[in-house]
Amino acid sequence: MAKMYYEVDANLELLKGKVIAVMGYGSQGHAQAQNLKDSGLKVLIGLRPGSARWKRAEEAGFEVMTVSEAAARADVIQILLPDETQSKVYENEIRQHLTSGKALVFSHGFNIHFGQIVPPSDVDVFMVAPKSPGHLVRRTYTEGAGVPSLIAVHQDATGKAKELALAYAKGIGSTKAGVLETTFGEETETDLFGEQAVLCGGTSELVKAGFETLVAAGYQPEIAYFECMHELKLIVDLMYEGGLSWMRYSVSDTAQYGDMTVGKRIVNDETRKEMKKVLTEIQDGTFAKNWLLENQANRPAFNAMARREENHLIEKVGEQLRGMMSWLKKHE
Ligand SMILES: NC(=O)c1ccc[n+]([C@@H]2O[C@H](COP(=O)([O-])OP(=O)(O)OC[C@H]3O[C@@H](n4cnc5c(N)ncnc54)[C@H](O)[C@@H]3O)[C@@H](O)[C@H]2O)c1
Ligand SMILES: CC(C)(O)[C@@H](O)C(=O)O
Ligand SMILES: [Mg+2]
Ligand SMILES: [Mg+2]
Repeated sequence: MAKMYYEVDANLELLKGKVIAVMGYGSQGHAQAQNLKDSGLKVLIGLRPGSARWKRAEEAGFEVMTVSEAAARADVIQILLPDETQSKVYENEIRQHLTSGKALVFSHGFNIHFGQIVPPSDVDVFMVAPKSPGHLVRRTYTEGAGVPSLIAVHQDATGKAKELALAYAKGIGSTKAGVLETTFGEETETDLFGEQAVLCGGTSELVKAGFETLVAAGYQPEIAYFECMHELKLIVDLMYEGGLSWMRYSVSDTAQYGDMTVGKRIVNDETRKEMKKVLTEIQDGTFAKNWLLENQANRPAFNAMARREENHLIEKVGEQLRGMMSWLKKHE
């Protein structure tokens, strides 16, 4: 079994007295910054002037400034900007403030692994990558729990990079759930693969395909929504709590028989072959190149696909049904 790091393996004191700049106040930025602050650490927020997030960060009690000002004042610079903008912001606003002995931190290895950011050799470069959406990084912390994280050291200029990474992981609550050491390459490739093939891409398409099949056969869209989207969370919660076995224990034997006989017809050899191809395109840089070029062209394909997806019937039906679920919080 891989070595896991927990609370006793990390020393938060290493970050006390240091200034941490969290660049960006989005999904990960707001969550990590708030957790670090609640862990007793000094955190500044770096944002674009005029950013809608500026006021929100101030309301949460942070000192907010430009990325450049925050980089100048910080000892530890955590880049929680969108992956596709990081290299430009780094060159224009961070690079000149990255003096010897400072630490540059990431939550995803994309820009280091694909050579978009090349930091000077006299700074620490490490990663603390939560295996979770940002909003859950915050929610679990407030509940006294945490999400797992991966740590990786790309450069160890001070000799303390790994201990700093563990301390940072403790600050955001991850040593409660478990921290695993990796490399920038392994994190980048597995993270991209996971979100494309399973977590986001694979699951979204599976849900839509199930929904569309039922609706096309004449069943009520509301029933198709509950069956293929709403209950998915309840089933996945059981997998999260106790693995596939606990989920299969909880569902009926009829469901388990269907699961074990039919699942393989849905995710079949062709699907697995395509998964391998997707992984190869991540490993050889094809996906990274396409994504960076798409951004250089101002995202024509991204915008068209996002619009189409937002207008899918499952989104319309779901919005109405969720509107009646009083326990569901409204999103930002
Ligand atoms: N979203 C997640 O749950 C998640 C999970 C793990 C890792 N990550 C990684 O965390 C990093 C941040 O992703 P995110 O999803 O939190 O991003 P996001 O899009 O939610 O937030 C980005 C933030 O950066 C700010 N920003 C954008 N351009 C800027 C600029 N030019 N100057 C200053 N600020 C700017 C935005 O206002 C926003 O506050 C990425 O490396 C991502 O891969 C994200
Ligand atoms: C939350 C995810 C999907 O795990 C993350 O990797 C991301 O890029 O948002
Ligand atoms: Mg991920
Ligand atoms: Mg990711």
